[in-house]
Amino acid sequence: MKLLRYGAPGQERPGLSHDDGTIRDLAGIVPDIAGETLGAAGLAALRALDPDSLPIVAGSPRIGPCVGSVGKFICVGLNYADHARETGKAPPEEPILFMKATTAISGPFDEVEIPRGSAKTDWEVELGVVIGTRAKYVAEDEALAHVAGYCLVNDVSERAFQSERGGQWTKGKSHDTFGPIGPWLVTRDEIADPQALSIWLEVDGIRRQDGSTRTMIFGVAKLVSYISQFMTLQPGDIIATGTPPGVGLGHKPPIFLAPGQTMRLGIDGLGVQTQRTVEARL
Ligand SMILES: NC(=O)NC(O)C(=O)O
Repeated sequence: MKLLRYGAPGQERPGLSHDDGTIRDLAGIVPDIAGETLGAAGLAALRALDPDSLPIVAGSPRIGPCVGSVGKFICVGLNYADHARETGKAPPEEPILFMKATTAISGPFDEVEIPRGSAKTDWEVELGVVIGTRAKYVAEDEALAHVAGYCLVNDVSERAFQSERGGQWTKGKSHDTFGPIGPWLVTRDEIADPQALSIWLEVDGIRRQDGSTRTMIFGVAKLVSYISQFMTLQPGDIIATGTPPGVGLGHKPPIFLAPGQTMRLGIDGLGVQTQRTVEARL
C-alpha cells in the first residue's frame, strides 16, 4: 500500500494512492497515517479494504508529509563509505546518530527555505524507515518486523551550521522545511529488498547523486536493532539511513543551493519529490 497525507499544512487528511491513479480518502477509516495505524493490525485493517469503495479525492490537493505526529526523526551519518570519503571522514565503525528537529518536516513538493545567513545549504537523498511498532533491545533478525514501511527523505543540511558553529550536527539539519518526507509511506511488503534500491537526486536537472542502498555500511535491520539499544523506537518514528555520494559539499569546489533552484529526487518504488528553494520566511 502507498499511504499518504493530503491537504493544507497542519490540516492533512489520511489517504491512499490507488493503482488507478486516484487518491482515496481514508478519513472515515483512520484518524491519520500515524501512531497505532502503523502497527501490524492497523495496516492489516487498511489492506483488507477495497480501495474502489473509498471516496475519490477531487482535484490535485497538496501532498503533505507522509507520516503525521512524528515523535523522533533520527538520522544516520556517513552510512555510505564513498560519501564518508567525499566529506573527508573515515567510514564509521559503529552507526553515527544525530537528530533532526521534527519541526523541519515538510511535504515532498513544498518549498525548501534557505536559512538566514546561509551560504552552504546542501541536499541529501535518503531512504527513510518508518517504525510501526515499539522496538526496545530488538535483535537484528527481529528488527524488520518493527518496520511499517519506507519513504523518501531529503535530509537538507546547512554545512556551516552543521560543522563550523560548534557542537553536534543538529543545528545544520533542523531548519524549517529541511525534512521533506513522502510522497508515500510504502508498506514493507511492497519493498522486497530495502538494500537493493536505486537512489538519486538532481539539482536544476543535473544528476548530482546516483547510488544504490546496496552500498550502505549498516543496513536497515542493523540500524533498527542498533538504535533500539539506545532509545525506544515508537510507531511513527522515522530513521533517515544516510546519503550516497554526490552532495554539494563533496564537489571540488563545493556547490551549494541558493533561492530559485529545483531539487528532484527519488528512490525505486518510493516515488519522486520536487522542491523549489526560497528565502527563509518567518
Ligand atoms: N555529512 C553529512 O551530513 N552526512 C550525512 O547526513 C549522511 O551521511 O547522511
